[in-house]
Amino acid sequence: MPSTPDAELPLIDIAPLCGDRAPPQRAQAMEALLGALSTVGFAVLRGHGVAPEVTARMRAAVAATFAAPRELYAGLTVQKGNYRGYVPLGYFTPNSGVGDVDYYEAWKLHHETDPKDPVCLQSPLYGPNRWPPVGPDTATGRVVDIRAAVLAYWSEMDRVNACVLTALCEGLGLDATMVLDMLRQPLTNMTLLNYPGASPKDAWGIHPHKDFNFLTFLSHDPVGGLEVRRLDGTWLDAHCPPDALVLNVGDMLELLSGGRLVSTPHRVVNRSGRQRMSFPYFSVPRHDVRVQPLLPPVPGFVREPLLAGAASANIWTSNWPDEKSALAAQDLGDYGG
Ligand SMILES: O=C(O)CCC(=O)C(=O)O
Ligand SMILES: [Fe+2]
Repeated sequence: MPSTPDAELPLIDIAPLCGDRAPPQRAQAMEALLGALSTVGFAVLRGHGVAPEVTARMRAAVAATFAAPRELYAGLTVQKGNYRGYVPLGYFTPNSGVGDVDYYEAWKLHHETDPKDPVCLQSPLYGPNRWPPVGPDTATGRVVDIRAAVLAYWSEMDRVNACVLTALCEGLGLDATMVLDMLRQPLTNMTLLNYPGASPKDAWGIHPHKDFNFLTFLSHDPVGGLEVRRLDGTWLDAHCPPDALVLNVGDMLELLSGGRLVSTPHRVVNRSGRQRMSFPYFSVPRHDVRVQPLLPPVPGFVREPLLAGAASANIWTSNWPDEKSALAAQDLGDYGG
């Protein structure tokens, strides 16, 4: 039965879920995770084991990306059919044509794949990333290796994603090996995001939306601004300690779980007057995975199965304002304010 989310996002220590051993606290952590993700659809995770240096290097890489002169990014803007590269401020508008642009700029990255990998012949969504061509930091002269920092953080997110997904499968009585296999050669992606401090008053950083993936992991930005919709339609500040990760369920995992795990609308409003940077990681299955309920759907949950590749390809084109989305749930601007 749906319950009203708490005033704060549930804080869960996942250390017992990340080790090899099965300590007695494992069942407790698993229950807490399942409880949070089947009600509010969000949780704040401690004990994830990501070294602070890895996150710090990642933050520095994001900062370097958005400190660089934008002329460097000329010709590297994302294109329909190649959703990798720079997304200028205000680039996307709601598909309906109604509503203001989002007040963010971004660099979009996908699962880094060698062009010689046979999967590239199976689906055009695979290939190498375009990386921000950023030189030495002008103030310190130090070279920030953005690619290395991102890939190190990414592999840590892959690890945490696998731990959390395994625990959720155990809790739901699903075959974790089978579900993890869906993430071999995944369409997992990340966005490096910059919300300028001088945003127009009450402008969306990112308009209300649901994520369209399995799980999203987000390192917290101390300036705040992420808000989660409660069942009564009011919005809750996603408070998060600096060393923790915000976790939420996306539509694909909601579908796989037959509606037991909940994909919840969220939005960003940068009211801080300061620059806000974030870098969500979105786990998405391999292109040929058919996502469908693995359990009998909960009453009232009716959703068509989908193919991960086709659904992702739809995002790669439908975010452009002159396109319509083939999947209503992926339309930009669908979740009001
Ligand atoms: O920047 C954030 O805190 C959230 C971003 C987000 O919701 C998204 O990119 O889907
Ligand atoms: Fe999101």
